[in-house]
Amino acid sequence: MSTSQRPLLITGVEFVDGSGGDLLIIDGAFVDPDRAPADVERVDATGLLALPGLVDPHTHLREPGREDTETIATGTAAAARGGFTAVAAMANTQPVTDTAEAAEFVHDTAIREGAAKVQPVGAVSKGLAGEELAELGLMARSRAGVRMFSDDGRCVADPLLMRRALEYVRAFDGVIAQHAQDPRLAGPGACCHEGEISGRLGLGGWPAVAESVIVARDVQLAELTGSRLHVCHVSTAESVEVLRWAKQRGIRVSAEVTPHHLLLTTDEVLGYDPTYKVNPPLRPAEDVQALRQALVDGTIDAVGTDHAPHARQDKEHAFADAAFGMLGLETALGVVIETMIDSGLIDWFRLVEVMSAAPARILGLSDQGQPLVEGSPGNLTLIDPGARARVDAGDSLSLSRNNPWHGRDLPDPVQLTVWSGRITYRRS
Ligand SMILES: NC(=O)N[C@@H](CC(=O)O)C(=O)O
Repeated sequence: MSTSQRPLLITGVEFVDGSGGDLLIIDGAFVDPDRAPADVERVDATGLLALPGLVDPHTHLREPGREDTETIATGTAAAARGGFTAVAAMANTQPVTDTAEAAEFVHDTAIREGAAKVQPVGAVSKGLAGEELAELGLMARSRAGVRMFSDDGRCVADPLLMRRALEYVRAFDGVIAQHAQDPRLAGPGACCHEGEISGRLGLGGWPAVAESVIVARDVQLAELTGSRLHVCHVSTAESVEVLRWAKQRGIRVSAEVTPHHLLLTTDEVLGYDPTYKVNPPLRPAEDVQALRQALVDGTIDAVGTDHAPHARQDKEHAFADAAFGMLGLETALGVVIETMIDSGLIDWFRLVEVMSAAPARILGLSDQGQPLVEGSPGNLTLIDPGARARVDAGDSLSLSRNNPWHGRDLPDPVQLTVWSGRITYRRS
């Protein structure tokens, strides 16, 4: 990524602590704004709030393999529009990102074409088959510097394989990110939260226990091995209780929640609209409340978008046959403002923690999630917290249109995003 762009002076900024001032970025880092050279690009940020660049620990960029649904270029452009300066790219690509060469392909492509930093996530098992460990060490030592490993989309269901993966990554402080879905309790036909609605609609039930039994198993394996476990897309109150217990015991576990699980419930499925088919499924209101509270009290550390682009032909099927997944990068901040800030549940300091600092720490990204101070890398997003818009799925930088927020009025805050001193998104 070139840092030869012009110095960038952003004036009239407001910071989350209520103070104001200017920001100057030279050669990709914040420097004393009084040292602005004559040849500087100016941005007037009067009335705007500056946040550190957001970091997404859970994105599907689909390259290589399904470039018809998203590419590294389009996915990171959507990320930048959402205020993100870094994303973790999940391994369920085609071919699977389960070798050093595959991880380096993603890494190198992102450097050439990305509008945000892309941290490749390596597969835990070869081909996501859940049988044999992938080349974890070679991926870690590659120039992609993989630290997070996940079979997301699939659960690492074999407890011994999960134990071995945790033991293996301990040597380099890696982290195993689990897609917690017991394949026997929530098998291939499971596509709707198991309860009154799945019964009424005749859809395969995906019981909460199928997630929490895996979380309960894996936090004990994390304690046994002393390794870091990250729980992807927590969706149930039961999993929150297990996580609370594990954190009280000092187990090295982190967890993320998606924007859609913070706002949408199983009721969205009543119309059989496959846009709302997602893994794990949307849950009842009681789970939504438990997830919000967990994000408040630190039981859940971070927001992960689980941005999952799909082609029209893969979504336009009967609910039971449609692909799982929703877009999330461009709307994530708006949904978190709607559910957590405007409701008074968290303040801006906590939002910065859960959408920037904590994801960066979990991923081991020292050049992301940093405060907006001299010496920090020049990663920020400027937002208008009061701006709102009606979401239009057709107005998106993603190649895909499976947007669960289409037609809804939501905060639409992002005005400018800067990654290492380079403007990667500017609202026109
Ligand atoms: N979260 C989703 O609903 N979909 C994800 C993977 C997954 O099934 O978890 C995808 O890659 O499409």
